[in-house]
Amino acid sequence: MQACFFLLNNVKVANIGHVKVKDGISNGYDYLCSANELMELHTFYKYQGAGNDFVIIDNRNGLFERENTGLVRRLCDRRFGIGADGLMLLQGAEGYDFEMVYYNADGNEGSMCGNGGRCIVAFAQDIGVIGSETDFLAVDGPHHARMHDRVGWVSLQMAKVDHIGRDGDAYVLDTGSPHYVKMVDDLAKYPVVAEGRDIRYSDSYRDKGINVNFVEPEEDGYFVRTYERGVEDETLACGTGATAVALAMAARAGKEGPIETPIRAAGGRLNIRFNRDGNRFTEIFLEGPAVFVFRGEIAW
Ligand SMILES: N[C@H](CCC[C@H](N)C(=O)O)C(=O)O
Repeated sequence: MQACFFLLNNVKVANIGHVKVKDGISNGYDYLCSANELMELHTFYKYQGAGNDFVIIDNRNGLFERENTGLVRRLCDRRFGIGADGLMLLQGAEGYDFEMVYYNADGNEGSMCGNGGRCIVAFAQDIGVIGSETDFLAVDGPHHARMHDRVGWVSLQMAKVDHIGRDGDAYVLDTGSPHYVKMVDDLAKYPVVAEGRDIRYSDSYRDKGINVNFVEPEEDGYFVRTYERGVEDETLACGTGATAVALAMAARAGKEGPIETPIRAAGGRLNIRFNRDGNRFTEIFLEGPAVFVFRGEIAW
């Protein structure tokens, strides 16, 4: 499937020289471009993992400026842009297959994103950067990942965790990103956005922010809904959040040794495997689908 980005619709390609374009429905985005510049279109790719969706750009040529957070925000906008929970750049990195640079939808360069990590691995394989296994670098350090024979299923090793804090009844831990984990009843009807926002903007977390996961046990694992910082809304799944829930629930149940925890998110199923030895959680793997949705062209 091909998608063509809005800029082409807003600019007369026949114009010579610079034209300033303001979109009609405007939220104030301006574009300054010329016919020549319009020839320079860059390919973007859209992927999703359990409904957590991302724009991915192959930036091994360095043409996308890492500091251009306004552009990231615009591309992630669901009305004025492509629409995504986050944007990733695939960059070259010495000693690794590639580097993953992750931004939240609000344009801030975020912490680790688990579903994003799985999606960029699928992308790297799709464009021929890696085979079925990889070692890549992310903001929280090196990660190993493997594509399974099962189509679009990626297993991603996460950073070790050696501390789970408490905030009242809730669990607070960092699985590459900071997470708050709270058990609730009747999660399907729970006001995730309102309650999640209250916690995220409470005195304890306002400055740095936190991702807020609400969890309810199910026959087979847990049902999880997450309010994500940086998106400032509920997303359909959160990989580091699902991981945080699995670790917190193991601590709560007093389980030790090798543990496997299925997690159901609104957008799909994830599986978390890890080893627990007291407060030490190692060999943590986040597993789930990572699927190509479409690609298109953008000008910047
Ligand atoms: N959706 C992501 C989490 C992004 C983290 C971000 N929202 C933050 O902590 O700022 C995931 O699958 O792990």
